[in-house]
Amino acid sequence: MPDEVSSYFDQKFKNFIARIYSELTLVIEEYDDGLNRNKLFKAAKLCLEPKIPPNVNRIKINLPKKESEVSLSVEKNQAVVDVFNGVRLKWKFELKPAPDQELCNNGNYIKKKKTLKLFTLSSNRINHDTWQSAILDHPSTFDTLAMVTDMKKMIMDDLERFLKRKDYYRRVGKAWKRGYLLFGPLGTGKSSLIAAMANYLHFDVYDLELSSVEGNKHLRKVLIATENKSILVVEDIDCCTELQDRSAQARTASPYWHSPRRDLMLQIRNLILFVERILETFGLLNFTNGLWSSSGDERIIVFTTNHKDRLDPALLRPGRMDVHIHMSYCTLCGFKILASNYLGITEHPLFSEVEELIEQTKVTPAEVAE
Ligand SMILES: Nc1ncnc2c1ncn2[C@@H]1O[C@H](COP(=O)(O)OP(=O)(O)OP(=O)(O)O)[C@@H](O)[C@H]1O
Repeated sequence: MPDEVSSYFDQKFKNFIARIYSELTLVIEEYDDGLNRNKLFKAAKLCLEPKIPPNVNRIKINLPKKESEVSLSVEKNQAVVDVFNGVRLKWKFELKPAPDQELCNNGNYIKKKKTLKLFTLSSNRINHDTWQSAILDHPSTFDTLAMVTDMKKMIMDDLERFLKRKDYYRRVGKAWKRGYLLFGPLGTGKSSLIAAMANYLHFDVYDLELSSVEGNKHLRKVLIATENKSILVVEDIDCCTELQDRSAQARTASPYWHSPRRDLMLQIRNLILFVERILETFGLLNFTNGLWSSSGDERIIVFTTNHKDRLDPALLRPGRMDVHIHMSYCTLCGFKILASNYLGITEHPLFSEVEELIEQTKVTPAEVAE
C-alpha cells in the first residue's frame, strides 16, 4: 500500500479511537503465545527504569545472568505515571504466569512439570498418518538403569552437551539433532534407556515402526507431524537386512532360473519388498539429515538393533548414528542396581559370590529382573 494511503488510514483510525475512548489500554506481554520473548516488553522495562518515582517504596533489583549492570523495576501492581509528547501514560506491571509456568502454594510461579507423551502411528487405515498419543509414565531413569556408571555419565554428558549446542549447530549449518544406536541382545535395557533419556530430557517419544510406513511420501508426512524437543525411536532397524538374508538364502537354495514359476514370483516379491524397505530406511535418514536442518530443533533419533553387524556401514556413520551404545549382559554394577531397585538392598554378603558367577554367565538384566 502506498505510504500516503497507509498514513491516511492510520490517522483516521487514531481519530476514531480518540473519539470513542479518552483512555486506551495497551497490553505488552512478556511472551507471545509460544515461549518467545516479546522485545517490546524488554524495551518498556528499560524505558521505565529511569522513571521510577522517588515515592515508590518497593523496587525490584535484578542482575541478569549475562549482563553486568543491575536493573531496577517496579513491583507488581504499582503504577508509574509518565508524560510522552503531551500524552499521559500510566504504566502498570502485572504478574502473569508464562505459558510454561504455574502458580504454586507460596504465591510464586514455577516451571510446569511436563506430562510426557508416547506417540505411535494410528493402525487405522483411514488416518494411518496421524500420531496417536498416550501418557508416557515409564519409571526408568538413569538411576534405576542397570548399566556401568561411566557409560551412564557419558550418555548424560552427551545429551547435556547436545542441548547446549544450538548456536554451534546453526554456525556449522547442521541440523540440531543427534542420532543414537542402541545395540545388544534382547532384554538388555534398550527400551529402558530410551525411557530414561525421555525422562531426563523431558522429551516426548515418537515410536516409529518401519513396517507400518508405506513408502517415502508417507514417511515424510509422519515425520513433519512430529514436534521439536522429541525422541524419534526406530526399533529393530536391522529388519530390512533380515529380508535381504531371506532372499539371499532363497537364491542359493533354488536359483530362480531353475525354480518353478511360484518360487520365481516369491523371489521377485521378496526382492521388491527388500528394495522398498531399503529405500524407506535411506529415505528416513536423508529426510532427517535434510528437512530437519531447516525446520526441526532439538531432535534425538534412537535406532535399536539386536544385530549391529547386519547394518549397512552407510547407516552407521557419524551424522546419522553419532553415538553407538552397546547394551550388554549384566555386570556386578548392574546387578547391584537391580537389587536396589527391586529389593531395596545395597549391600549383601553374597555379592562377592554373585560377582564370580556373573563373570562366567551371560545373563541379561531382564532375566535378573525376573
Ligand atoms: N539395563 C536395565 N536396567 C534396568 N532394567 C532393565 C535393564 N534391562 C532390562 N531391564 C528390565 O527388563 C525389562 C525388559 O527390558 P527392555 O525392554 O528395556 O529391554 P530391551 O533391550 O529393549 O529388549 P528388546 O530388545 O526385547 O526390546 C524392563 O522392563 C526392565 O524391567
